Formats: sequence, C-alpha cells, structure tokens
Amino acid sequence: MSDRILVLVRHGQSEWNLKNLFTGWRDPDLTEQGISEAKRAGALLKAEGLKFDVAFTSDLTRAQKTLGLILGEMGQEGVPTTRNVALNERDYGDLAGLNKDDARAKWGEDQVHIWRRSYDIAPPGGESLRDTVARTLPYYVQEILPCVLRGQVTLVAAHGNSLRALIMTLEKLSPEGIMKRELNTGVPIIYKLAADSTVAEKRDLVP
Ligand SMILES: O=C(O)[C@@H](CO)OP(=O)(O)O
Repeated sequence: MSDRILVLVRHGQSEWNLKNLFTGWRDPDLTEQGISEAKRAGALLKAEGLKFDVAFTSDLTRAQKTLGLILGEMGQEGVPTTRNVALNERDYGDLAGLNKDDARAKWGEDQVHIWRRSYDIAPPGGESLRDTVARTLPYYVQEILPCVLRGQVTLVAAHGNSLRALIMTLEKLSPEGIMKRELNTGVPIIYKLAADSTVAEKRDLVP
C-alpha cells in the first residue's frame, strides 16, 4: 500500500519579508536568502529519497519560484504542477505594503497581533484566517487530497497563512491553537496521511 505523502512548504524569504512589510496578495520576488532556503529545502527532500508525482502552488511568484528551485535541486523539474489562486497568501487588504513595526506604532502591538494571527478577525479590507480557510480547504479537499489518497507523492509550495489555514485542519488545531502555529520560510513539513485522510505522521524537515 502506498504511503500517502503530502509535503507542505512555505516559500523562501521574499523581498518584503526582508523589508518587514505586510505582503498578502502583493507579488515580491525571493531574496538571495530565499533562493538559498528553497534550494536547501530541495536538498533535504532529495536526501529523504522523495520522488514527487504532482505539485501545487499559488498564483504568486515567490511560491512558484520556490517550487521551481526545490524541483530543480531534486532533478525533478518535469513534475506536473498546478497553480491556483486558492493557495495564495491571505489577503492583507489595506495593510499590504505597510511596515509591520509602523503598524504596531500606529494601532498597537495587540491589535496588529490579532490581525496577523487570530482566526476570525480580518485586517481592514482583507481576509481573516477563517476567510482563507474558506477558499483553501475546498481546494485542498477537491484537488490536492485526492492525489495524496491515490498514492501520488504530493508537494504544495505556498504561503505562511494559506498553509496555516490547511494545517489547522490537518493538525486539528483550535482557533486558539492556530494563533501560535508559525511556519518558517523554506522548511518542508512531511505528512503521512491515514486512509481516512487524517495525519498519521508529521515531521518538520529542519536543516
Ligand atoms: O505579510 C504577509 O503576507 C505574511 C507572511 O509573510 O505576514 P504575517 O507573518 O503577518 O502573516
């Protein structure tokens, strides 16, 4: 029986991560460090002996490039890949492009933390994590999960909050639990799913 392997990876450091700007649906490129992180993720996945059958990514450059660099490092450039806007980062609305420290100075540390990490409070003009779950989870259930359950080794390269939205279900986290779940750039998480699509095993591939 196949292993039902799903790998999630947040993109490498972006130009706006480096500049400490709210990013959301804006489309900055990877930094040099981000490129290295993506290549390192590829090397770690290669060392695990993984051979991907299928890959998914968002409509945004930083995730697409991360995926390309990972597959390039693994010598698996030909893996069939689907790009979909459903995997895009949570839309930060009016905060996009603002400096996170400037936002804390203006609205206070607590308010900015609530906008960044709460489950159901949306930043002005943007999406809450719940809104993000409402678009990422159906896509996962309809498009990604069937591949995994069929035994296709599946890689998803996406974003901090679009992946947190999926991880909330995968790891059965409560709205309080998800507030504390952080994802590092370029660190793959390997899940083995049971036949009922719950997580049987999970491992962070830390360098
Ligand atoms: O700016 C963003 O889009 C995200 C991810 O970089 O930031 P945060 O850490 O606030 O979720």
